[in-house]
Amino acid sequence: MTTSTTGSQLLASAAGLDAADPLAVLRERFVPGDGELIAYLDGNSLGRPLIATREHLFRFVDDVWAPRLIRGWDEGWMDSPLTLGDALGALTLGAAAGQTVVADSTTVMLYKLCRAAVCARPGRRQIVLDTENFPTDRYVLEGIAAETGTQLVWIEPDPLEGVTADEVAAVVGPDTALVVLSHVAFKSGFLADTPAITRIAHAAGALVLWDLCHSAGVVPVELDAWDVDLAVGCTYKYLNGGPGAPAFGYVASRLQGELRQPVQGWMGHAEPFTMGPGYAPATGMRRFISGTPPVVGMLAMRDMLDLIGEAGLDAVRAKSSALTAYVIDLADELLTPFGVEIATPREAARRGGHVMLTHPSFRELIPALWERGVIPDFRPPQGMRVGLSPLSTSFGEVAAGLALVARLLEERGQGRLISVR
Ligand SMILES: Cc1ncc(COP(=O)(O)O)c(C=O)c1O
Ligand SMILES: Nc1ccccc1C(=O)C[C@H](N)C(=O)O
Repeated sequence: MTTSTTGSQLLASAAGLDAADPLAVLRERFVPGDGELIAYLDGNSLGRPLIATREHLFRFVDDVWAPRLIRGWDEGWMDSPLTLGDALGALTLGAAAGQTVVADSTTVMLYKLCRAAVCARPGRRQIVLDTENFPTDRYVLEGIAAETGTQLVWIEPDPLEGVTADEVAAVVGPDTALVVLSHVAFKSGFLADTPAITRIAHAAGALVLWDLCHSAGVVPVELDAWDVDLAVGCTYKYLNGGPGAPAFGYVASRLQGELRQPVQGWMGHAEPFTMGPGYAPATGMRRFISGTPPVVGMLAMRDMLDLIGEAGLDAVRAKSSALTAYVIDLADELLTPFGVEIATPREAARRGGHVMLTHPSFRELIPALWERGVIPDFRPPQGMRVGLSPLSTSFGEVAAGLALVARLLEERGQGRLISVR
């Protein structure tokens, strides 16, 4: 099979799309990949580092850590979970100050906030969740259910889509303590109707927690306007915090006083340095901190927040939608003839920043792509997830990446071995 005329035209259109892209110039702010990298299609798992971050990390050692030593804690480090949380909240989450904190991993923050929420709704014995959510969300809630004697109520959404408002309305009721869902589904990329689902959960008297891992920094979020109770997310994807960068947590101001999180460490105490006999939670978001802030882990995301601020989140979303549309168009032309299916909503307003393609051979094909410098990721059972980071991904990269997928599928179809370079 050879590439159709339309397929060739689509591939060739990448240069024009890049030339017309108002954000293209910002790609120069990122540290280039090694010479072998052709297409990085996994920024929704780990974002690429900024040149500013290289300098920032280096300067931190010489200008801050070495000279200031322990005095640094009084000179901003102690407050960094809250100051960075406020910046992140204002720029990407639609959250007014005093409701966002940067700490822990997503898993730990999720545990703390969900456990606090379930305990804040005594007498309600159910947690609503869905079978397509990220494993850590499902596992953490299994644990909380066992600890608290709560029952899990599973929604089974269409895996090509995601959880709908009707599906939530059908299961919430007077026994629901908490609803936990992802804003953007980690596999299908489906974008949930967060305001409608939040209203439905509230009408039943339940609290809602939104996992924003796949939306923070790429899909505009309005936590305050949508009346969201709780949210968590990671910062190493579109926020480029770097491998293992800490998570963020959001708790609406109106709930902070009534929630009591379970990991009662000294850093969430009202007076940590009094070192007194018993735990007394701090007021405000500080009570959701447990231990020492990961100061070094918070440096890189500040650079990315600056860049998102410079670009504007709406422009980031616009390019993200154009990139995902381009992937879908290319897949239609180049990959569906080989039996590849598109497992992401086709309407841009109903998807986030990545596209899921499925094919029985992707498990074996993706290592061969990686060896040739094209890096998407594999998600079982047969998904190739194409992640697009609007500030660092070009249309040309996408074209080169998907052209190689088509070529390897063709070679496979001809019974030729997928040879390693
Ligand atoms: C939706 C979602 N939740 C949670 C996580 C992960 O949590 P953690 O940062 O604790 O590994 C991820 C990705 O790793 C994710 O995609
Ligand atoms: N943190 C990681 C560490 C290692 C490998 C992948 C991840 C991811 O983030 C995966 C991502 N959350 C996903 O949606 O699949």
